[in-house]
Amino acid sequence: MLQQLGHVKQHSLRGAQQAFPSDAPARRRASVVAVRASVTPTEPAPQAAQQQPPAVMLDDSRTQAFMNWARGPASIRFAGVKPSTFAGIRGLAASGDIANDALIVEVPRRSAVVLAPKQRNSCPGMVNDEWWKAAPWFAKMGAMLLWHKRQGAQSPLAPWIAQLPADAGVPLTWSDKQLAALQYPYLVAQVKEQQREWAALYDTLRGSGMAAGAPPPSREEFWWAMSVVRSRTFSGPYIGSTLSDRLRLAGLVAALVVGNTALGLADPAKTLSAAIAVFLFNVLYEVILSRSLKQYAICPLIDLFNHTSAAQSEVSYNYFGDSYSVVASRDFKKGEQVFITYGAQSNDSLMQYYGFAEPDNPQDTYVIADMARWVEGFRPAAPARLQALAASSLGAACLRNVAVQRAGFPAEALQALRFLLASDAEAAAGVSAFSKAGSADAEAQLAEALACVVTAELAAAPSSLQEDLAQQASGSGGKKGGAGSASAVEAMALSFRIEKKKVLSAVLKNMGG
Ligand SMILES: C[S@@+](CC[C@H](N)C(=O)[O-])C[C@H]1O[C@@H](n2cnc3c(N)ncnc32)[C@H](O)[C@@H]1O
Repeated sequence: MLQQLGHVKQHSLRGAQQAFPSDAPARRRASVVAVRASVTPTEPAPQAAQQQPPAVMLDDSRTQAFMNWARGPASIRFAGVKPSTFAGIRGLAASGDIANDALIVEVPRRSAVVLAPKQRNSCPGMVNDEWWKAAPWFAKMGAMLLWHKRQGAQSPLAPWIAQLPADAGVPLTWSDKQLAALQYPYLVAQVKEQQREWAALYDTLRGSGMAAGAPPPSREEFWWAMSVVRSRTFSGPYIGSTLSDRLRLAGLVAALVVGNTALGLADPAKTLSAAIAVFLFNVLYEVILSRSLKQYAICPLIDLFNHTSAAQSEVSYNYFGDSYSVVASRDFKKGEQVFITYGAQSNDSLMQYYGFAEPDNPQDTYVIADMARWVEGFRPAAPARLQALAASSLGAACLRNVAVQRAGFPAEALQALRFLLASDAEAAAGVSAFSKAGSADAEAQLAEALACVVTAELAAAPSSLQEDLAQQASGSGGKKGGAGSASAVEAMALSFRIEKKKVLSAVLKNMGG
């Protein structure tokens, strides 16, 4: 039976990628301006239910065992959804009509894999304390996952572990040739960096991080665990104590007041004021702490929801129930796939950490790794001006990793380009004088330069958008095999580069090109 959550305070959790700006430097630049004043929205409305692929219910023995465990020992409350596949991708389908605001899934914290700030080594039989202290959050959670896996049937999470995907299908494990098919230097560089970082994490674990007597996992196992973590974890504010912890604290404080008063040790009024002050301080301290500290959670069953940026539902921590939940943000018809949002994510981060690209993703960007390279082509005097830019407060970095959205370029890149394109007399005013739109002529010149950059970036790709679309339509871009299979990788790279080229084409269109 579906239940309403009422007015309980919820703390939203986002796809864990959101928590780490360093994972997505492109998205840090919030201010993006359109090149021309009037920009027509290009985003389509959310997919209508009838356009979605039909749900095929999953009733294999692993899924059944998992659902029995969820209903039974894990005490996961759910109604109205069932694991299904949609065009081969597993997700959750509405098993009946679901009303807006209905509680769809609620997972008690004890049935989730949770990492709190400063959490002590949760798998001392697997890794030692030194490694645990130094490891990043996803490596710790990966170690916890492997520890549960090693427990086999003894793990309280065994039925959940057994149905996790064998391959996360992310580019981390792709060959150079497969990465090159993305036709996108920025993401290739990000993945290479991730490979180096994860290789180092594994070497440290193997070299000195294992608990005494524990055999190290293989590199494949460790990378699998961390990939599973990064594609299924949500992060959000950390609430230090649960409701029952706070009630216990209130009980203790009350007992001290009563004891003090009964023994005549202090003035009852003063004791009561002091007790209230202690209690309030404790609660306030935690509220303040919760703003700066993060918790990470993988919640069985909730981790079967797929993402769409059109969805409003997200994972929330329910303080009063000490649980994680998802509530419907609209009505769903029976058989429809119920999506949630993993947060505002570009296809770069969806591809790197989740292994897919969302078609027409409104959050998508195209990161031009080195814009100065193109500028030199149409501004022969650029080298001297580039040096002046590098010495300014904007710095040369504003032309590196420039995240272009469909609506246009970031304000800093526009400012830098106005400065680079200006006459020597105008440029003498310094970079700061170019933060706002200039004369109509200057802006027309800027628009032309931007169009040149975008066109050059498109032309540098080995195939055009039209060729890619034709390849996709003909089905020669790889058929859907299992995640990680050569054909699935090829299809994924093709769909990704199509989306990237669509972003650049939309930029050109919005500039009137
Ligand atoms: C939290 S899990 C969701 C459940 C997952 N599909 C499964 O079978 O376990 C996240 C993974 O689901 C897949 N996924 C999520 N949303 C998707 C989407 N819109 N299109 C394709 N795959 C998606 C990706 O493989 C991603 O790494």
